Amino acid sequence: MNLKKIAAERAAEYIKDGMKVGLGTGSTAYFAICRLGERVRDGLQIQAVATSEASDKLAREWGIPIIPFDQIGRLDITIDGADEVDPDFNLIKGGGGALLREKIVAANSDKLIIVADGSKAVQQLGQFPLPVEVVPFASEWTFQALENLGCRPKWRMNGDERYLTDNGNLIADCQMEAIENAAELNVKLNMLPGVVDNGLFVDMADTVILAKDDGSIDERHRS
Ligand SMILES: O=C(CO)[C@H](O)[C@H](O)COP(=O)(O)O
Repeated sequence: MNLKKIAAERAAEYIKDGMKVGLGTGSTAYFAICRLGERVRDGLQIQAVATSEASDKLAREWGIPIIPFDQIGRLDITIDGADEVDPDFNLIKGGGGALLREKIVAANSDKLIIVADGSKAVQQLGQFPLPVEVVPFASEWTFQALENLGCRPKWRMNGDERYLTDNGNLIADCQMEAIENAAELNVKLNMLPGVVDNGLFVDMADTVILAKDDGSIDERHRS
């Protein structure tokens, strides 16, 4: 049983003819894009933007129309994955390195649907290392500032090289253990010069669709 596929395909049912759709990134969002691709082949008419080069490529392979950002306007729905989801619908994202584009796309969507297997649900965010996107310029100073905040950063690596995002930036993965106040930390991190954005998505998700071990779906809507 593929729990990611179950959750992603449920989310794809929300997409209707004429909608403008944001396509997330990662192994769960992958299944949503594939399902939408099948539906497009069956005649569904949508316009889409993608949150990463990988998702853009996948969507184009399926024949999903990808529209330039300056021509699509506000999106109806974005479907994306997450690394952690707390009971207040706050998220950690960016395990796949696409957090900046994901946050921009989510912020320009009327509705953000998060899809995941049940293991992503947590009582408190922070066990998953929080990704922080950092510009390469003077990055050791930014790294030091993250250390000073108590974030315990570690550069994400790609083999022997530092990992680079689609935007040409670095990722510092911060082992926080437990994040007491996600809203406050989100602001503190983004105020550091050199930080582009971080993987905390506070008050952004509207619906969370989790597939449980037995294949049933736990679907929650933020009021
Ligand atoms: O934020 C993301 C990419 O930047 C992903 O949505 C997140 O890492 C979850 O990925 P997966 O569905 O592969 O577990």
